[in-house]
Amino acid sequence: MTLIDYSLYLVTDRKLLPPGKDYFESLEQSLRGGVTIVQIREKDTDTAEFLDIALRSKDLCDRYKVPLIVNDRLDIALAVQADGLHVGQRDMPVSVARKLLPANTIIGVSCNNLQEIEKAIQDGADYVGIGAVWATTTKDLDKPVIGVRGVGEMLQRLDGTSIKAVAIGGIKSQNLLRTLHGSVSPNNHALDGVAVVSEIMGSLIPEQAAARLSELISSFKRSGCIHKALSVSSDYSVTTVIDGVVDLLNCVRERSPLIHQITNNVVIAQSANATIALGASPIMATTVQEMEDLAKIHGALLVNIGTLVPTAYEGMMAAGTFANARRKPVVFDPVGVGASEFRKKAVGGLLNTWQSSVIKGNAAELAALAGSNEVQSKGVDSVGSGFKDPVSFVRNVARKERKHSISSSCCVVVLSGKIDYISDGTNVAVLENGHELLSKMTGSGCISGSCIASYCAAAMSKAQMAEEDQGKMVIGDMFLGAIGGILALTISAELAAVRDDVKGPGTFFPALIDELSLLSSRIIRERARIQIL
Ligand SMILES: Cc1ncc(COP(=O)(O)OP(=O)(O)O)c(N)n1
Ligand SMILES: Cc1nc(C(=O)O)sc1CCOP(=O)(O)O
Repeated sequence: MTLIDYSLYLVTDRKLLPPGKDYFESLEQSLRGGVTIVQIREKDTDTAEFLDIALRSKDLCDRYKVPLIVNDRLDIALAVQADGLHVGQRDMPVSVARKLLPANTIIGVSCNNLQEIEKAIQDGADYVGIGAVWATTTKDLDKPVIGVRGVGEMLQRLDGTSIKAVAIGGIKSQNLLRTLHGSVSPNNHALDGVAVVSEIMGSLIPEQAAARLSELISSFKRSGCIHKALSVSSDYSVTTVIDGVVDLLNCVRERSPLIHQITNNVVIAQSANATIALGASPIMATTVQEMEDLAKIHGALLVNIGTLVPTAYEGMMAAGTFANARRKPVVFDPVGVGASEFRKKAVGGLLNTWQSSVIKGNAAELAALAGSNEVQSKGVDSVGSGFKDPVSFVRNVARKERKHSISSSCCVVVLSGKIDYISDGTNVAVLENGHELLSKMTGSGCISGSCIASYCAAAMSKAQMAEEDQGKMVIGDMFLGAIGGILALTISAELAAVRDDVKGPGTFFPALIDELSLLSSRIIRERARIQIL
């Protein structure tokens, strides 16, 4: 049997053609743009017309050596000698279709949950169409949107089988990389392709639309992300890390990246002031309508759910999605995630929608995220003495998060506390700077998110895009960015705390802002207390 390339799977829908656009012209242009497999999907067409369209489409696809699949209608598939048939859960069962179709006919089936995947395996499907991965307006969905983490669970069930998998539903060039990176099983089982309807069929220039998608898929494959899932550099030493952080300090000052922050009401002004003091530039915008424009110009996004309300949630969803589409760092602070079911659900939704570059939390927050009972929360704070083995814990959470993404640059996890632990899943940095007064003011943790975002923006801006980086979600060293942000805050806190004008928490904050603005390479080199494990 010839090998089928499922990379860019066009599913047709003539209703979506722009006014005046001819269907066959659109199909040919899509084929020229790089579509690798085509499904003819005619929901309301008479048999005679469907047959005619399928015959002519088959001719066209044959000329481009691209396989043609027929949606739902086995009779049409037989009549045009299609390469395959796609069936839904309420159509003819795969096992029956298999008996009726010639040997070697490809049979695909739609799946929305693990039971349907199980059945597809039993029935001997060649591929599954997993959807809807995102919301879509192309079809009325009668089953839940799955999200990339849901797709990952289904791919896990396909481990060890030869069944191929494509995701479908709401896939656009904007979320394509996120879809490919995020849809991965813990064993690194990735999608074989993506199925797209409106992005190509609705385009006036389908050749360009298909080529854009095809290029992103190729760059994802070229970047070798699939094979590098857990391999991160372990060439860090204390010296290289400090040199790197000093470089980032200077870069923040020189380039003053715009840091878009959707943060909580308690700390908006403090976070903005800290960002300015570091040398970056804050924008504290929350309205969904401006998220796309901001993602074009910001250097990094910070999302902090401290005082979450539904309108802000909408903004967070959109901001992260657009930041991912622009490959900007996303720093996520799941404040108080263990405190309520509402927060847990919200965090699940956000993480299923976009990819964080850095997740920062205190012990209770990360315990809740990792499903551990070792540390309990009291509102937004942790109770007790923390983890017995924080180094292993943070490394494991980073590994677990990385398993939700194929990207070799995601995801760094910061466990904040008296001692801060930062891991990329391989390396762990242990940082012992800081001062007790930080815990006597509100929002020092939230401010550290602003510092991390500023340094991650610098890390991204310094990175040179190499050929193999083009398929990554974000480029630049996010591990260094996270370390740099934490060191900037904690070292400045040490200096602020011992100033003569500081009498307690009230006078500490203004002094902290001063020290953030005065921080120098020399101070970092002299004061950083860091181990790399
Ligand atoms: C590749 C792929 N995946 C899923 C579907 C959806 O098929 P189905 O469930 O039969 O729904 P309709 O397409 O018939 O509306 C698909 N067509 N292709
Ligand atoms: C045909 C189809 N099937 C889906 C499923 O979930 O099974 S979603 C879908 C439509 C996908 O269209 P677009 O790429 O325009 O979002």
